[in-house]
Amino acid sequence: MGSAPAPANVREICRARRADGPAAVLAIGTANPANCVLQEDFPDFYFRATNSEHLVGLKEKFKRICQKLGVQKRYLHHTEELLRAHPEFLDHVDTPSLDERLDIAKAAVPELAAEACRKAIAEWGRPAADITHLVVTTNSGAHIPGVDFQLVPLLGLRPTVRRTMLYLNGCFAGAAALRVAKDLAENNRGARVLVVCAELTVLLFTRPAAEGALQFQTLINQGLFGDGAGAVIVGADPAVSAERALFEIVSAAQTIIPDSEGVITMHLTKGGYGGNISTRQVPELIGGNVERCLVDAFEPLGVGVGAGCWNHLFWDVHPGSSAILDKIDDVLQLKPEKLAASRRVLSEYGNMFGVTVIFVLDELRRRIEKGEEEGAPEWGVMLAFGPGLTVETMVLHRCVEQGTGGGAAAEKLAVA
Ligand SMILES: CC(C)(COP(=O)(O)OP(=O)(O)OC[C@H]1O[C@@H](n2cnc3c(N)ncnc32)[C@H](O)[C@@H]1OP(=O)(O)O)[C@@H](O)C(=O)NCCC(=O)NCCSC(=O)CC(=O)O
Repeated sequence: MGSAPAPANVREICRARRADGPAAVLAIGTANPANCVLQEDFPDFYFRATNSEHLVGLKEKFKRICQKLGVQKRYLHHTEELLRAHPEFLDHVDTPSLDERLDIAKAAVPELAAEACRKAIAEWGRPAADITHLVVTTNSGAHIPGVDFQLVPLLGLRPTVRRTMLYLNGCFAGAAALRVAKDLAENNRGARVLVVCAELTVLLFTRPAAEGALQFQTLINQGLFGDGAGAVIVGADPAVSAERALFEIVSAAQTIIPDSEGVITMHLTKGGYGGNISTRQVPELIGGNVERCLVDAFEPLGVGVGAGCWNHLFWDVHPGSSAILDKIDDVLQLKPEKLAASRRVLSEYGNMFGVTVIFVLDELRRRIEKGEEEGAPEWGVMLAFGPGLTVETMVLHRCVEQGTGGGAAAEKLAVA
């Protein structure tokens, strides 16, 4: 008889299961519906498709608003044809249409999400079956089994993939999903987490209100938001030569801005989404609180980034609208090119809720690869905002030695 094995030390078991290094972004994929709308043509489309041409003054006001949002182009799943087939979508206050809108989202969101995921998986270069965890987030749906479940057969993921579904996180959904992925990757040695965020604005579509409190909010909703999906593969300790780390996720924090409840709200109604965006307060509150969020994120890291040197970072800011980006520029005294990736994504795709920060990350890596990021900063930040008002602050470290999993997170700031 051999001796019994020594009792397991639970702490050691847990420690052995953790990754050695920080979570890193290993690949990014994006997708949009085929239907592209130009902002300059959109007021004509919108007032025609909603039988609202008689509201001549309101259409002129909508044109002025559209010019102020920073958007040139967007992609929308809903076409004039789809809207003709659903006249109930024109009146989201009195006519029930939630079921029909959710049916459209149920079919289209997984397809759009899968397209972005396939691109990320192709870039990653490993089989889809090597994905161990899936984190999905959308505001566009309310089904169980949800998009996470649909993606398993669509992508050929293993049935044992560990799924997390985040519904209704507003515009901070993408950053929240990445924050969850960071913890999963760092606490499960070898984990490869597929994060995907997908949005369709078909739940938001309605005709302009001839008068009343909803009028301005409706115009903002129709002029600002766009459809898309963004996927990211997150993992720690990338395999040398088999995987390429783009950005290490050094820290991830979430905070509620004081006295902000009700500034951005969203809920499902019989006609799609209800809710409110206090468009004058949002830029002010973000401007008044952003520096504290940044200091709280960078100070504990001791990497020499703090107040007065924000221009030494690269920036992935959720482009809620150009007024928000202008406010951040102003408060932090950023050089004009610092928010160029955020501004470009807003201009080319509109505000795609939580998807947008993933597009900005993709744009940033392209700019860095092409040498378009002045000074090629090693440290950067992702900032996302959403209902609450909630701010997500994620510190990123650009991986310098491509193909080896990147540099150590303790590297000192390379001054731009
Ligand atoms: C709404 C704006 C484009 C307005 O731009 P400006 O302030 O520069 O322009 P402006 O004052 O001339 O306003 C343009 C026209 O809109 C009218 N207007 C402006 N604000 C108004 C309001 N609150 N109520 C009613 N009308 C308003 C003006 O009277 C004017 O009409 P007239 O031309 O007739 O004189 C901007 O303030 C903005 O982008 N705000 C932030 C938007 C936002 O909150 N985005 C976050 C989305 S939510 C998100 O991203 C997260 C999430 O959802 O979770």
